[in-house]
Amino acid sequence: MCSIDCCSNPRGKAGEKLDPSNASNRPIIPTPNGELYPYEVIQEIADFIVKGSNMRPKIGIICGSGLGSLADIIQDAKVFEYEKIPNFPVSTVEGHAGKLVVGNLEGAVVMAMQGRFHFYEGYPLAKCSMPVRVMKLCGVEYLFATNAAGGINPKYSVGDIMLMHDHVNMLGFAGNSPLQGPNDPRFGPRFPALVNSYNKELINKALEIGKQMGIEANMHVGVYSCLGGPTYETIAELKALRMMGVDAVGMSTVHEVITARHCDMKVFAFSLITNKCATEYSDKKDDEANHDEVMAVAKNRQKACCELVARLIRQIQASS
Ligand SMILES: O=P(O)(O)O[C@H]1O[C@H](CO)[C@@H](O)[C@H]1O
Ligand code: HPA
Repeated sequence: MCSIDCCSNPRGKAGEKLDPSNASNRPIIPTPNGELYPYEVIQEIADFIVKGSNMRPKIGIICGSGLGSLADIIQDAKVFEYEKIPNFPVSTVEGHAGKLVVGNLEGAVVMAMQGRFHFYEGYPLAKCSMPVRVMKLCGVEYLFATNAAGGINPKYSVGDIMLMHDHVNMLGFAGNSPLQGPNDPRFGPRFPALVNSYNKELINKALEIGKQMGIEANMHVGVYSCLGGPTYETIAELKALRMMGVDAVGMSTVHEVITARHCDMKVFAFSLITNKCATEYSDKKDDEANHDEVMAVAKNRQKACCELVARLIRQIQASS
């Protein structure tokens, strides 16, 4: 996608004069995030999904690692494999099937991503969160983003659910944003505010549902932080995150939420705590996070996560 004309540093040995008319002499400069997926391309993808499913979804769900079963409870489903959707990236991570499922859940038309895109897969943030814009142009008003995360808050246990009420955007601290580059006002403003990103009404409803399900002791409201991955964090990093007020850490979600808020979607997000993060030095192998454990815990807790999502959608439907 990078235009050949955007290259400014000729390759070659220092001082060597290269013929700039030869394309291979020009380096590749990445296209800015904001230019990767123009509005028209997103519209084409959205049209493909709406026409292909003959449905207009109201709620978008992003399934976290090992939480793909959130899409399995959708009825009358039309399933699109990512490879078959024009201009869509492919999933490369275990536990992310790479399917888009459109159908009915608790009386609402929903579209669920069984597989999200992560920065560490080599995708720029705008590409990771591009499907959120597709959801918007399909008609989605609510984004439900879920993830598997490491618990940093010492009160959290493996299997707990943390409803996100805020985030610390570590990739943003490093100057990276899905909104970087030219802004298209058809999606949203140049400088979106993020103070009320996580819908309070939905958090309160979810807490109430947690009580009804009898899992209130395993439910928290907290702060998530996204790092670039794919490494899990060092003890020093985890200590620093805790000092910043972070309760759970992962490698996703924040850029999706930023993109959703930019285009004024209502956001509900939660982390399933799949491992406890060590914040003290020790020789215990148990302290090391690993993806197999993440997936196993997610599988064990998928029933509760599905029930929470289904009941919340039922309430949204009842009050609309
Ligand atoms: O955030 P999700 O996609 O749930 O996955 C989490 O689990 C993986 C690490 O085990 C990372 O991709 C991390 O972000
Ligand atoms: O401990 C973790 N760190 C980062 N990402 C994660 N995803 C699941 N667990 C973790």
